[in-house]
Amino acid sequence: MTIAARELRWSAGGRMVVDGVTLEVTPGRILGLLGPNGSGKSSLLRLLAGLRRAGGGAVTLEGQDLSTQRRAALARRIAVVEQQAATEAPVSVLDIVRLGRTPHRGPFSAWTAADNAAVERALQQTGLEGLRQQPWHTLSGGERQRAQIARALAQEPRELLLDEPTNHLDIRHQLEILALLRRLGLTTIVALHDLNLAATFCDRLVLLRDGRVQCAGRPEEVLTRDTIQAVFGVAVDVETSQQSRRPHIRFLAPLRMPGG
Ligand SMILES: Nc1ncnc2c1ncn2[C@@H]1O[C@H](COP(=O)(O)OP(=O)(O)OP(=O)(O)O)[C@@H](O)[C@H]1O
Repeated sequence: MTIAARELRWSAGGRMVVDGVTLEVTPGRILGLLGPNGSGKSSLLRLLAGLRRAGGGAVTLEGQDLSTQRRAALARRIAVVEQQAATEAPVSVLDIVRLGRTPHRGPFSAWTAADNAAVERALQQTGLEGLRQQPWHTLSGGERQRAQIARALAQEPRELLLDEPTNHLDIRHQLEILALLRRLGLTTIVALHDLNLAATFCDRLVLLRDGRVQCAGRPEEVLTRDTIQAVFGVAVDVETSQQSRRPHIRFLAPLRMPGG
C-alpha cells in the first residue's frame, strides 16, 4: 500500500464535500476516481496529495500519516496534475516541464545531466519534443494538458495523481495518455469522467456520490448497469468488450429523476 485514506472528511461552504472516504491504491496500479459533477473527486485528490488538510480521518503514505511528513519529501515523490493549471507568464513548454525538477534541486544547485535527462524523457513520452520552445499562451488546450503531464513526469514521482488528464484531448491523445500511464507503472490515482476509458485503463475504481464511496472494486464490479443508472441518472447497456474483456458502456438516455 502506498497512498491510503481512512475515514477522510473535508467540508467547505457549510457542507461535507468528502464524507468518510476510505480507499487504498496498490503500488504500481491505477485507481480511477469516478462520480458525477460535484461528487468530490477533485477535493479528494487534493486531500490525497497533501495539498489540503483533512477535517477528519487520515491520509497515509507507506503507513505514515501524510500530515506528519515533510513537504519537500512529499514533493519529491508525489506529482499532481490539476485541472486548471494556468499561467499568464511568458514561459515556454520547456520552462514548464523544467519546473518538475524543482523538488529535486537545492536553491543554488546547478542544472545537472540527470535533470536534463528527466526533462527530455518527459517531453518525449508526451510527444512534445517539437513544441519545447513554444510559448505557453499560444498552446492549444490539449497541448497545455500534455505539458502539465510532462511537468509531472519530469518530477520522476513514485505516485502520480491526476484530475481529469484527458480533458481537452482528442481521442487519440486521450488513448495515448492513458496508455502511457499504464506503461509507466507508477502508483496512479486518476479522476476521470469517461466511464469507458476508466473501464479500459484502470485496475480498480472508486465511485463517489455526494462525497461518499458508493462502490469500489474492479471495473466489472463497479460499472454495472444498476450502479451507473442510480449514480449518473442515465439508462445504459453494459457489455463486455470482446477485445479487452472490460465493461463497455453504451449510453441510452437520461432517466427521469424522482421529483424531476
Ligand atoms: N472551497 C470550496 N468552498 C465551497 N465549496 C466547495 C469548495 N471546494 C469544493 N466545493 C464544492 O464541493 C463539491 C465537490 O467539488 P469537487 O470539485 O471536488 O467535485 P468534482 O467531483 O471534482 O466535480 P467535477 O466533476 O465537476 O469536476 C462541489 O459542489 C463544490 O462546489
